[in-house]
Amino acid sequence: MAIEIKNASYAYPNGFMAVENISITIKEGERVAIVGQNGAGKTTAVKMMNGLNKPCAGDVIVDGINTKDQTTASISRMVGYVFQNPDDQIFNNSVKAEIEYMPRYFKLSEKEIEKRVNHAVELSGVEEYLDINPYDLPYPIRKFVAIAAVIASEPRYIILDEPTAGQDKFGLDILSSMITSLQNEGVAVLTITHDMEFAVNNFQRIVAMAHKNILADGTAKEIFWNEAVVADARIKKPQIGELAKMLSLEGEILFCDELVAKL
Ligand SMILES: Nc1ncnc2c1ncn2[C@@H]1O[C@H](COP(=O)(O)OP(=O)(O)OP(=O)(O)O)[C@@H](O)[C@H]1O
Repeated sequence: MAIEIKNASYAYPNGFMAVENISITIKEGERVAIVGQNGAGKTTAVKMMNGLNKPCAGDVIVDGINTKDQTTASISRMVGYVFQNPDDQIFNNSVKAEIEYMPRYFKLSEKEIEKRVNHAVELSGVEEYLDINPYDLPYPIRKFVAIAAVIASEPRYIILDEPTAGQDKFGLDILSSMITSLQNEGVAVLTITHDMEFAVNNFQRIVAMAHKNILADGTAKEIFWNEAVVADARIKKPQIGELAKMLSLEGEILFCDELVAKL
């Protein structure tokens, strides 16, 4: 089971080619962070994974099914996409209605709907807001409402577009434990992020994009200690790595415990 993008390109209706001939495979249960400069094509690429964008060349195969042969609605049952801006996604007038919308759309039993809502609410920490209109909640909480709504549809792959924007330490901790729980359930979690700390601390595989394509794909050390990739993708080394570089410490240090051990 995997998402396979095979030599795929995508052009917007105005003719602008935003992603050109990319190939990547995301296996079930993986954690992958996609990083890279603004406009590199990250959002365009992940929207190909859930059928929002159908490639104009090449193929995108989700668990053996070509997205070209399916509606976006049926692909998004397998690959859930949480929009960067929750306001592009939320449209119900209570948090509970938003989270149970997809399970109801799937015509699941009341028992199954309740189970899914409880699970999504528990992972995203929104239990105290269930009866509130999402638009009366602050932006960081609305982001968790949008995430919960996607979790409740139980996709095998979840894409989080810039989930840390606006989050404080409390929100970051909820995100980390949520990602771990999802992975333990066999769900692959992908993120697009400009937060390099979040990327190295939560994702084993980092994909750097630049110039409409994939520049590098590897572990955090392989990406962030490759100075050519860091420069070309216009990403920043995480702070610990930056400090280790300034101190000329050997060992491609990226994590706090490595730094402490070295010092
Ligand atoms: N609807 C659209 N029509 C035309 N061009 C678009 C459209 N959406 C995005 N683009 C262009 O496609 C390119 C890639 O955009 P995309 O949003 O995929 O980049 P990104 O890597 O996700 O950037 P960011 O980090 O800023 O979100 C950009 O040059 C952008 O201006």
